[in-house]
Amino acid sequence: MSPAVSQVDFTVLKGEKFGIFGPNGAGKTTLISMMCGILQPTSGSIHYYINGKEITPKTALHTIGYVPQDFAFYPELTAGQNLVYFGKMYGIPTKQLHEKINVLLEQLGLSHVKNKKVMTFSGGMKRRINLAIGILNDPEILFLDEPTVGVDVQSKHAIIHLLEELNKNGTSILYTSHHLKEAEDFCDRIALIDQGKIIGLGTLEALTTQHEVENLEELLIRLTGKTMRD
Ligand SMILES: Nc1ncnc2c1ncn2[C@@H]1O[C@H](COP(=O)(O)OP(=O)(O)OP(=O)(O)O)[C@@H](O)[C@H]1O
Repeated sequence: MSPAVSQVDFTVLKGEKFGIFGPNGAGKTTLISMMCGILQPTSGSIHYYINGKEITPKTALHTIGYVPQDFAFYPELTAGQNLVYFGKMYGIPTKQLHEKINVLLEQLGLSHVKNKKVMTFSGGMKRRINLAIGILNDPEILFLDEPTVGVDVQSKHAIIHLLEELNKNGTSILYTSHHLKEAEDFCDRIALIDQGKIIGLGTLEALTTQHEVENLEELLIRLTGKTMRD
């Protein structure tokens, strides 16, 4: 059986919006999960550095944010209770945490449902609260695994707008998505991954010129073929 991810090496520049794209099963989620420390490699090791300092599980809590593809909240708790729970986990002081929660709920259009159980939310609202949890700790780098999957255009707009704002304020972003048009507008640089390996790396412009294609979709087809993946 071939490894899900193998010999991947890349650099994300400070303040950059970096995209990882590839077919289903290419290894994107596995890679992001390992970088966030929630998945351990079955063999070998993973090392990554921010500003030259190696990130450990302990330092990760204060330097990285992670917005997983699968919802990571407690459906039985309200939006406010979820945010307090995760904020405490990050060690954010109480007053600062409550202020931060109110700002985030406002930015994501969720203030009016602060005291409602998350299990009653629409898909778009769940995606937005999932994002709020991932950015509570003001991360230096934010990992997002398909942050706009399954949401309507309004929620998508709110999510991308907030990510652009965070990025303007200095947060580096590493993102994956199957919304290729969204990704074209969003990313400064991209890596294409297939069968656990990087098969293309650079700006969209450089890669499309190099491979003589028009856009990201054509680039993916050119480099990964048309055969459907398991
Ligand atoms: N828990 C698991 N146990 C065994 N194999 C797994 C597990 N999770 C993922 N894999 C395998 O690892 C490979 C990479 O999967 P991964 O989920 O990282 O791909 P992906 O690029 O994120 O795909 P998608 O676009 O469908 O989300 C696939 O071959 C997948 O079948």
